[in-house]
Amino acid sequence: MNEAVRVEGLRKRYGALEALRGIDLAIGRGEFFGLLGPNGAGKSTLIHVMAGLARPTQGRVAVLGHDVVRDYRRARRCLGVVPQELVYDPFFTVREILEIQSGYFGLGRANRPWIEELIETLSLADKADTNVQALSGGMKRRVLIALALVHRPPVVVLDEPTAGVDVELRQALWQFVRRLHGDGHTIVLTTHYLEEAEALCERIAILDRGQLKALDRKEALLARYPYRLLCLTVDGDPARLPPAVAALVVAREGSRLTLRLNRLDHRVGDVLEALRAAGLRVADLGTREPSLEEVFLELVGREAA
Ligand SMILES: Nc1ncnc2c1ncn2[C@@H]1O[C@H](COP(=O)(O)OP(=O)(O)OP(=O)(O)O)[C@@H](O)[C@H]1O
Repeated sequence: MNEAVRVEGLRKRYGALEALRGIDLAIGRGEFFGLLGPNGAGKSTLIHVMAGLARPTQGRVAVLGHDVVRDYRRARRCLGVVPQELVYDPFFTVREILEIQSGYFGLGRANRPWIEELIETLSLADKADTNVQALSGGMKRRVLIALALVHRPPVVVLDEPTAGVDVELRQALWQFVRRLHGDGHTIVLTTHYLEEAEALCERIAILDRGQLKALDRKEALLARYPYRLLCLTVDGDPARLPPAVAALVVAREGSRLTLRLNRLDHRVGDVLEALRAAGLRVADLGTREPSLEEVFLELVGREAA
């Protein structure tokens, strides 16, 4: 059994609202999997169902073969979920909270070295005996990660772990997550930072309004977008842009234009020729490949949040 997570025909309804409308997907063991989608797409709902925090209306989810409803305890033990916010009793210290969580999973003294290792690796040593209440936002974020990992789960789910986190902490978190992945953990990541998903994930699912819009390897997803971008700086009155060129413009900043060229239909040479014929001189020029964000917007068809 090489699947870390299997989702079959999953539907989740909240009253009249169907947050998940029939999701089927499988995440392989050891994969770094990205879950993307605009606000309200259903990402958190899917994670909540995986973690046993929400019950499926229909369909099933299994973690390492354990059904998250029928075999809740075993499924939950295989999963470490880093939530968006810390729910904690503010009167406990960092170390105490980790020990309580460890006890919740039935792990006793033998787990203490691992707790200390987590404290060390996540640079929480200075704060280990501080009440959680007194920690900065970034430190609380580290505690959330330590909590999710306290029982050494093989599957780690990170729900927007870097939202509102400064660059330094974000780098440290990614270094740590990469290490976990390198150690053989399956990583499932939801993020609004598409460049983050692009840098880290091997396969990416794009959810929109409760449905799976795409699920593919990152490279395949990028290759699906049949465009490349041409960035130009033109000398002369941009109002004189020939209509055929103006139709390709997707962004304009003074005399800097970004054009979207279809790989099959548009040639850079033709664009330059049309500009020259209209009396416009090109002062600077560059092309670039699309980013995951562009693919995402194309697939979802509206502004990503
Ligand atoms: N407990 C709940 N009760 C009622 N509706 C809910 C509940 N949880 C989520 N929803 C609704 O389900 C839909 C999907 O929400 P969900 O939080 O899963 O989206 P998301 O993709 O995680 O969004 P975001 O990127 O904003 O976190 C939304 O319309 C949301 O309002």
